[in-house]
Amino acid sequence: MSTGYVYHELYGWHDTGTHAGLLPADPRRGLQPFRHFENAEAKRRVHELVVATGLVDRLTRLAPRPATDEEILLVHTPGHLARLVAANDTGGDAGDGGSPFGPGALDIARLATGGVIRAAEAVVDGEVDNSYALVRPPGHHALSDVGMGFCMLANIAIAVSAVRASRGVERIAVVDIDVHHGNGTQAAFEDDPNVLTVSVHQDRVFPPDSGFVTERGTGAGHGYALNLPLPPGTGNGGYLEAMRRVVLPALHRFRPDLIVVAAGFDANPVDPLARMMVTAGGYRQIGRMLLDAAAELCDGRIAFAHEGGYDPVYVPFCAHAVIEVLAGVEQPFEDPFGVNFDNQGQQELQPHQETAIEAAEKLVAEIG
Ligand SMILES: O=C(CCC1CCCC1)NO
Ligand SMILES: [Zn+2]
Repeated sequence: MSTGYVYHELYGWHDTGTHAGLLPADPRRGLQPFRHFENAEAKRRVHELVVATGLVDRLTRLAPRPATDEEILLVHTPGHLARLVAANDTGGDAGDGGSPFGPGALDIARLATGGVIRAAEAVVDGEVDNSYALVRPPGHHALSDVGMGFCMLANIAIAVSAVRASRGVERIAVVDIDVHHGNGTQAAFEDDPNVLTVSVHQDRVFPPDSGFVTERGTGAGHGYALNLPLPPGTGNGGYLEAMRRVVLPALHRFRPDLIVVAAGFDANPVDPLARMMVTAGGYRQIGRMLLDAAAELCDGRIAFAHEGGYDPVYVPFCAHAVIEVLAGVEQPFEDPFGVNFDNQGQQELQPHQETAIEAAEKLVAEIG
């Protein structure tokens, strides 16, 4: 099993500052400076754990390249790109006021997008069996004409569009396991029946007005967007049931030529930006299920792109667990927090979670 791995030190240099844009330090409001949640720590520490455990030696390093204007414009408007170009010398914000960036951030964002393109291309070309792009900044919230939710460019939507254009890949499924709704990816392919977007997320945590089970896609794309908003507190039991009863059946009905995973790890029990309880062991099982689906449906072609996940201590163990699955590691590295997190109360499936799962499960049959 060969697993491509994308990482670049410049991803750690993306400067999101100390006030997250929306809440600058202001003694009059009692606001002290605080490091933006989307800082380098959690992602840099994923890489460091991958190196420290020796897992990196089982991976095939793929060097990222900057996404071109042409690739970016497959998804984004010229105006969005122009705004980012204009702010690249001074720094600015991706668009929603809460996604600040420093000088040169567009160069790093291009490298993140290009890293996901590289990871997807390498899988489609058979250079590797599967891949993991540990990139920053993230991308799944970025819309065609505006960035948001810490995202400047729609990494996955651009990569999907790029491999369709350059390699003629017909049907692509994007499974978003980030705890926040993959609104940007969904919007990019809203009316396209050849791209299935499936998002499993905490109900209305972000964006607060999207990710409802009633969002199904539009026009010819109706039925090819699937959303499963789960209640706060959902843990391994609820997520694995969601995988078994919604995500995997949807993939089997859609029969993709390639699976792309928006791999956010902010559904972990100690993440500052959500309230779920998925552990490294839970993520390992999710990764296993997705890899097995790829083996059954599309000769194992699956590419993961890192999205959110902000706890610098625990996210590394969650991402490491998934990368181990991709690399076919038989003896997984032990999660030192598992003894606590795996046994927290209500880790097993709860009735109100089952209700949410049933609502999405009913819609799977409509995938043509
Ligand atoms: O991890 C993220 C970013 C979520 C935050 C964006 C503003 C408040 C919550 N999206 O996947
Ligand atoms: Zn997230």
